[in-house]
Amino acid sequence: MPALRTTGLRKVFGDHVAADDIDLTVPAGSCYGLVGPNGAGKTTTLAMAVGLLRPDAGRAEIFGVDVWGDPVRAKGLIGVLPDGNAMPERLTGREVLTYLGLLRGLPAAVVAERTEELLHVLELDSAERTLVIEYSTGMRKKIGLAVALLHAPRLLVLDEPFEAVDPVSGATIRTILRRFVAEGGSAIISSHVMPLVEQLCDHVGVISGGRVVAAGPLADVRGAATLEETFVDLVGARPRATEGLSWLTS
Ligand SMILES: Nc1ncnc2c1ncn2[C@@H]1O[C@H](COP(=O)(O)OP(=O)(O)OP(=O)(O)O)[C@@H](O)[C@H]1O
Repeated sequence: MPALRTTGLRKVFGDHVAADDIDLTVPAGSCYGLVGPNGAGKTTTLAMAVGLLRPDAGRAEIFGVDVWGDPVRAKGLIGVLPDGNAMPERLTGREVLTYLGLLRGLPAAVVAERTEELLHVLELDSAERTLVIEYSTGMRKKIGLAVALLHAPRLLVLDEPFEAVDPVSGATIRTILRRFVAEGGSAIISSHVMPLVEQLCDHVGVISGGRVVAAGPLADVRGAATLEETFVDLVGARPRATEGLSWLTS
């Protein structure tokens, strides 16, 4: 049974089709990279897949559980790092983890122990008395990741987990993800950084203009090329830096 399967997911905003007939299968035990240009529909797809945004059509299943039919069971199986910030801002990082851990029904001693470890591993212990509202963008990502990990989910769904984090924290997050998958967890991450996806992921889905244009094992999708070359080919993009901007150097 796949960790995540979406069939025919669709979302329209006004007259703009943000996601159209999205079929994705994330095999259990895989690290799945979701890539696509800005505005391709990655965040919209992930938000529908985890029960944060109601689709206009289609369904999503997490380990066979219908996300919109049985949201409580489905959400118990996943840890989500959403795009943007969706957490209490007037609490410290430690308070956020404690509050959300208890809300998820974890015993207080377990919450305390995991909070301590997560703050330490993600190098947020020095900011433990700082309110989330004062966190930098990278620190917000890290506390968001800690929240996603706290209840030891079976599937991690991380929207741009490496965006704005410093290289040391990026390496820590990669190590956590590798270990999580090596020990039987499943993960789906969206990213713009192709070498990183190639390094971390064994499966990849490419979304462009709200549609899946390629998906499957990484080796099959990229063939003999790099993922970056395949990506540019698939999305029909070409670098525009040689056009215009003549005033910049005149
Ligand atoms: N709440 C919304 N209301 C209106 N349009 C939206 C909304 N959310 C997303 N869109 C539009 O839907 C399209 C897909 O957006 P989405 O955020 O899913 O793309 P993305 O692939 O995650 O992009 P990026 O890589 O830039 O984060 C974009 O054209 C975006 O402007």
